[in-house]
Amino acid sequence: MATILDKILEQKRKEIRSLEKEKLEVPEFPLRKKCSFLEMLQTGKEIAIIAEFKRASPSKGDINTELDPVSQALSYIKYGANAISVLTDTLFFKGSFAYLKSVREAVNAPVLCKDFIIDEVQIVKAKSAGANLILLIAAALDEGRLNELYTFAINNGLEVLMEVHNEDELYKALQTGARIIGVNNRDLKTFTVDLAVTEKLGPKIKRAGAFLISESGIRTKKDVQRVINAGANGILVGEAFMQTSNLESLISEMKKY
Ligand SMILES: O=C(O)c1ccccc1NCC(=O)[C@H](O)[C@H](O)COP(=O)(O)O
Repeated sequence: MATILDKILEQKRKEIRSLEKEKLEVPEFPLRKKCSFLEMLQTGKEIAIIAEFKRASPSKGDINTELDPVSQALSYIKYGANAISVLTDTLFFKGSFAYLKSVREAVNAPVLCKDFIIDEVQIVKAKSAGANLILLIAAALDEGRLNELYTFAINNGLEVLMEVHNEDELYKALQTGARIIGVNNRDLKTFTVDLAVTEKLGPKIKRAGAFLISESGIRTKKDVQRVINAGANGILVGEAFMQTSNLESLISEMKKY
Protein backbone atom coordinates (compact mmCIF):
# COMPACT_ATOMS: atom_id res chain seq x y z
CA MET A 1 0.00 0.00 0.00
CA ALA A 2 1.23 3.49 -0.83
CA THR A 3 2.48 5.43 2.21
CA ILE A 4 1.90 9.15 2.71
CA LEU A 5 5.51 9.73 1.66
CA ASP A 6 4.83 7.88 -1.63
CA LYS A 7 1.77 10.08 -2.18
CA ILE A 8 3.68 13.28 -1.43
CA LEU A 9 6.48 12.27 -3.81
CA GLU A 10 3.96 11.42 -6.54
CA GLN A 11 2.50 14.90 -6.13
CA LYS A 12 6.01 16.41 -6.33
CA ARG A 13 6.65 14.61 -9.64
CA LYS A 14 3.51 16.25 -11.04
CA GLU A 15 4.59 19.69 -9.77
CA ILE A 16 8.05 19.24 -11.29
CA ARG A 17 6.57 18.56 -14.72
CA SER A 18 4.86 21.94 -14.67
CA LEU A 19 7.88 23.69 -13.12
CA GLU A 20 10.11 22.39 -15.92
CA LYS A 21 7.94 24.24 -18.41
CA GLU A 22 8.62 27.49 -16.57
CA LYS A 23 12.36 27.11 -17.37
CA LEU A 24 13.56 28.61 -14.11
CA GLU A 25 17.16 29.75 -14.00
CA VAL A 26 19.40 29.62 -10.97
CA PRO A 27 19.39 33.20 -9.74
CA GLU A 28 22.33 35.01 -8.27
CA PHE A 29 21.69 35.27 -4.54
CA PRO A 30 18.44 37.12 -5.04
CA LEU A 31 17.96 39.11 -1.88
CA ARG A 32 20.15 41.23 0.30
CA LYS A 33 20.34 38.76 3.17
CA LYS A 34 22.95 36.06 3.09
CA CYS A 35 22.70 34.13 6.32
CA SER A 36 24.62 30.97 7.08
CA PHE A 37 23.07 28.42 9.42
CA LEU A 38 26.27 26.40 9.32
CA GLU A 39 28.29 29.37 10.60
CA MET A 40 25.74 29.81 13.33
CA LEU A 41 26.26 26.20 14.40
CA GLN A 42 30.04 26.56 14.25
CA THR A 43 30.11 29.65 16.43
CA GLY A 44 26.99 29.29 18.60
CA LYS A 45 27.26 28.24 22.22
CA GLU A 46 23.65 27.34 22.92
CA ILE A 47 21.22 24.98 21.23
CA ALA A 48 20.16 26.37 17.84
CA ILE A 49 16.42 26.56 17.29
CA ILE A 50 14.87 26.25 13.85
CA ALA A 51 11.27 27.39 14.32
CA GLU A 52 8.84 26.14 11.71
CA PHE A 53 5.82 27.81 10.15
CA LYS A 54 3.49 24.82 9.85
CA ARG A 55 -0.21 25.34 9.28
CA ALA A 56 -1.18 21.71 8.78
CA SER A 57 0.32 18.27 8.34
CA PRO A 58 -0.70 14.84 7.10
CA SER A 59 -0.45 13.39 10.62
CA LYS A 60 -2.35 16.13 12.46
CA GLY A 61 -4.58 17.84 9.87
CA ASP A 62 -4.99 21.54 10.65
CA ILE A 63 -2.55 22.73 13.31
CA ASN A 64 -3.11 26.49 13.17
CA THR A 65 -4.46 28.08 10.02
CA GLU A 66 -5.00 31.51 11.56
CA LEU A 67 -1.43 32.65 12.03
CA ASP A 68 0.26 34.95 9.55
CA PRO A 69 3.67 33.70 8.35
CA VAL A 70 5.47 37.04 8.71
CA SER A 71 4.12 37.88 12.20
CA GLN A 72 4.89 34.36 13.39
CA ALA A 73 8.43 34.42 11.93
CA LEU A 74 9.09 37.82 13.53
CA SER A 75 7.89 36.49 16.89
CA TYR A 76 10.11 33.41 16.51
CA ILE A 77 13.17 35.62 16.00
CA LYS A 78 12.18 38.11 18.70
CA TYR A 79 11.89 35.32 21.29
CA GLY A 80 15.20 33.72 20.39
CA ALA A 81 14.87 31.30 17.46
CA ASN A 82 17.98 31.16 15.25
CA ALA A 83 16.43 30.19 11.92
CA ILE A 84 13.00 29.87 10.34
CA SER A 85 11.65 26.85 8.49
CA VAL A 86 8.81 27.44 6.06
CA LEU A 87 6.82 24.53 4.68
CA THR A 88 6.26 25.25 1.01
CA ASP A 89 4.12 22.24 0.13
CA THR A 90 0.52 23.30 -0.38
CA LEU A 91 -1.48 20.13 -0.76
CA PHE A 92 -0.38 18.28 2.37
CA PHE A 93 0.89 21.11 4.63
CA LYS A 94 -1.05 24.22 3.52
CA GLY A 95 2.27 25.96 2.95
CA SER A 96 3.50 28.05 0.02
CA PHE A 97 6.49 29.64 -1.68
CA ALA A 98 4.74 32.98 -1.19
CA TYR A 99 5.09 32.47 2.59
CA LEU A 100 8.77 31.67 2.16
CA LYS A 101 9.34 34.82 0.12
CA SER A 102 7.54 37.06 2.58
CA VAL A 103 9.34 35.54 5.56
CA ARG A 104 12.67 35.98 3.73
CA GLU A 105 11.93 39.67 3.25
CA ALA A 106 10.96 40.15 6.87
CA VAL A 107 13.71 38.39 8.83
CA ASN A 108 17.45 38.65 8.91
CA ALA A 109 18.13 35.00 9.75
CA PRO A 110 18.64 31.76 7.84
CA VAL A 111 15.47 30.53 6.15
CA LEU A 112 14.91 26.85 5.40
CA CYS A 113 12.78 25.76 2.45
CA LYS A 114 10.98 22.74 3.90
CA ASP A 115 9.73 20.64 1.04
CA PHE A 116 10.16 17.22 -0.53
CA ILE A 117 12.94 17.90 -3.00
CA ILE A 118 13.63 15.33 -5.69
CA ASP A 119 14.73 17.53 -8.59
CA GLU A 120 17.13 20.41 -9.32
CA VAL A 121 14.26 22.59 -10.49
CA GLN A 122 12.85 22.65 -6.94
CA ILE A 123 16.23 23.80 -5.62
CA VAL A 124 16.23 26.64 -8.13
CA LYS A 125 12.75 27.59 -6.97
CA ALA A 126 13.81 27.53 -3.31
CA LYS A 127 16.75 29.77 -4.09
CA SER A 128 14.58 32.14 -6.12
CA ALA A 129 12.27 32.48 -3.15
CA GLY A 130 15.23 33.46 -0.96
CA ALA A 131 15.98 30.28 0.98
CA ASN A 132 19.45 29.91 2.51
CA LEU A 133 18.95 26.29 3.38
CA ILE A 134 17.10 23.39 1.78
CA LEU A 135 15.97 20.05 3.16
CA LEU A 136 17.01 16.84 1.45
CA ILE A 137 15.31 13.70 2.76
CA ALA A 138 17.43 10.56 2.44
CA ALA A 139 14.30 8.35 2.47
CA ALA A 140 13.05 10.08 -0.68
CA LEU A 141 16.17 9.65 -2.84
CA ASP A 142 18.59 6.93 -3.86
CA GLU A 143 22.26 7.44 -3.10
CA GLY A 144 23.10 8.77 -6.58
CA ARG A 145 20.35 11.41 -6.61
CA LEU A 146 21.06 12.39 -3.02
CA ASN A 147 24.65 13.10 -4.00
CA GLU A 148 23.67 14.99 -7.16
CA LEU A 149 21.13 17.20 -5.44
CA TYR A 150 23.43 17.86 -2.49
CA THR A 151 26.22 18.93 -4.84
CA PHE A 152 23.85 21.04 -6.93
CA ALA A 153 22.59 22.89 -3.86
CA ILE A 154 26.07 23.51 -2.43
CA ASN A 155 27.42 24.65 -5.80
CA ASN A 156 24.57 27.13 -5.96
CA GLY A 157 25.34 28.70 -2.62
CA LEU A 158 22.72 26.92 -0.54
CA GLU A 159 23.23 24.99 2.67
CA VAL A 160 21.62 21.59 3.15
CA LEU A 161 19.86 20.04 6.10
CA MET A 162 20.11 16.33 5.26
CA GLU A 163 17.34 14.36 6.95
CA VAL A 164 17.59 10.75 8.10
CA HIS A 165 15.52 8.39 10.21
CA ASN A 166 17.59 5.20 10.38
CA GLU A 167 21.13 3.89 10.02
CA ASP A 168 20.91 3.07 6.31
CA GLU A 169 19.77 6.60 5.55
CA LEU A 170 22.47 8.02 7.80
CA TYR A 171 25.12 6.04 5.94
CA LYS A 172 23.78 7.38 2.61
CA ALA A 173 23.68 10.93 4.00
CA LEU A 174 27.24 10.86 5.33
CA GLN A 175 28.53 9.65 1.95
CA THR A 176 27.53 12.99 0.44
CA GLY A 177 29.77 14.91 2.87
CA ALA A 178 26.76 16.68 4.41
CA ARG A 179 27.73 18.77 7.42
CA ILE A 180 24.27 19.22 8.93
CA ILE A 181 22.31 16.05 9.60
CA GLY A 182 18.70 16.25 10.72
CA VAL A 183 17.38 13.23 12.57
CA ASN A 184 13.65 13.09 12.07
CA ASN A 185 12.07 11.53 15.14
CA ARG A 186 8.91 11.05 13.07
CA ASP A 187 8.71 7.99 10.86
CA LEU A 188 7.35 9.52 7.65
CA LYS A 189 5.66 6.24 6.72
CA THR A 190 3.85 5.47 9.98
CA PHE A 191 3.89 8.92 11.71
CA THR A 192 5.21 7.35 14.91
CA VAL A 193 7.28 9.93 16.81
CA ASP A 194 10.04 8.79 19.16
CA LEU A 195 12.96 10.85 20.47
CA ALA A 196 14.84 7.58 20.92
CA VAL A 197 15.63 7.86 17.19
CA THR A 198 17.87 10.85 17.97
CA GLU A 199 19.39 8.94 20.90
CA LYS A 200 20.21 6.03 18.62
CA LEU A 201 21.70 7.96 15.71
CA GLY A 202 23.15 10.93 17.62
CA PRO A 203 26.45 9.34 18.72
CA LYS A 204 27.14 8.09 15.16
CA ILE A 205 26.58 11.56 13.75
CA LYS A 206 28.87 13.12 16.32
CA ARG A 207 31.57 10.53 15.58
CA ALA A 208 31.32 11.47 11.89
CA GLY A 209 31.99 15.10 12.86
CA ALA A 210 28.66 16.46 11.55
CA PHE A 211 26.24 18.81 13.29
CA LEU A 212 23.05 17.18 14.56
CA ILE A 213 19.60 18.73 14.41
CA SER A 214 16.83 16.79 16.13
CA GLU A 215 13.53 17.22 14.28
CA SER A 216 9.89 16.58 15.20
CA GLY A 217 8.03 15.78 18.38
CA ILE A 218 9.94 18.26 20.54
CA ARG A 219 7.47 20.03 22.82
CA THR A 220 9.06 20.62 26.22
CA LYS A 221 12.26 21.61 28.00
CA LYS A 222 12.65 17.94 29.01
CA ASP A 223 12.53 16.89 25.35
CA VAL A 224 15.25 19.42 24.57
CA GLN A 225 17.39 18.12 27.41
CA ARG A 226 16.95 14.59 26.11
CA VAL A 227 18.14 15.39 22.58
CA ILE A 228 21.00 17.55 23.85
CA ASN A 229 22.16 14.55 25.87
CA ALA A 230 22.18 12.61 22.60
CA GLY A 231 24.46 15.23 21.04
CA ALA A 232 22.03 17.60 19.34
CA ASN A 233 23.39 21.00 18.31
CA GLY A 234 19.97 22.17 17.27
CA ILE A 235 16.27 21.37 17.22
CA LEU A 236 13.54 21.86 14.64
CA VAL A 237 10.14 22.58 16.17
CA GLY A 238 6.85 23.12 14.34
CA GLU A 239 3.63 22.05 15.99
CA ALA A 240 4.51 23.03 19.58
CA PHE A 241 5.39 26.58 18.51
CA MET A 242 2.34 26.94 16.26
CA GLN A 243 -0.01 25.86 19.07
CA THR A 244 1.39 27.38 22.24
CA SER A 245 -0.39 30.27 23.91
CA ASN A 246 2.95 31.50 25.30
CA LEU A 247 5.60 31.34 22.58
CA GLU A 248 8.00 33.61 24.43
CA SER A 249 8.15 31.41 27.50
CA LEU A 250 8.33 28.15 25.51
CA ILE A 251 11.27 29.31 23.40
CA SER A 252 13.08 30.80 26.37
CA GLU A 253 12.66 27.59 28.41
CA MET A 254 13.99 25.54 25.52
CA LYS A 255 17.03 27.80 25.23
CA LYS A 256 18.03 27.56 28.88
CA TYR A 257 20.75 24.96 28.37
O1 LIG B 1 4.39 16.34 10.24
C1 LIG B 1 3.94 15.41 9.54
O2 LIG B 1 2.82 14.90 9.74
C2 LIG B 1 4.71 14.88 8.38
C3 LIG B 1 4.18 13.85 7.62
C4 LIG B 1 4.85 13.35 6.53
C5 LIG B 1 6.06 13.89 6.16
C6 LIG B 1 6.62 14.94 6.91
C7 LIG B 1 5.96 15.43 8.00
N1 LIG B 1 6.46 16.47 8.75
C8 LIG B 1 7.60 17.21 8.39
C9 LIG B 1 8.50 17.47 9.52
O3 LIG B 1 9.57 16.95 9.49
C10 LIG B 1 8.06 18.36 10.64
O4 LIG B 1 7.25 19.37 10.12
C11 LIG B 1 9.14 19.02 11.46
O5 LIG B 1 10.15 18.16 11.82
C12 LIG B 1 8.51 19.62 12.73
O6 LIG B 1 7.88 18.61 13.49
P1 LIG B 1 6.91 18.95 14.70
O7 LIG B 1 7.67 19.82 15.68
O8 LIG B 1 6.54 17.63 15.31
O9 LIG B 1 5.74 19.68 14.14
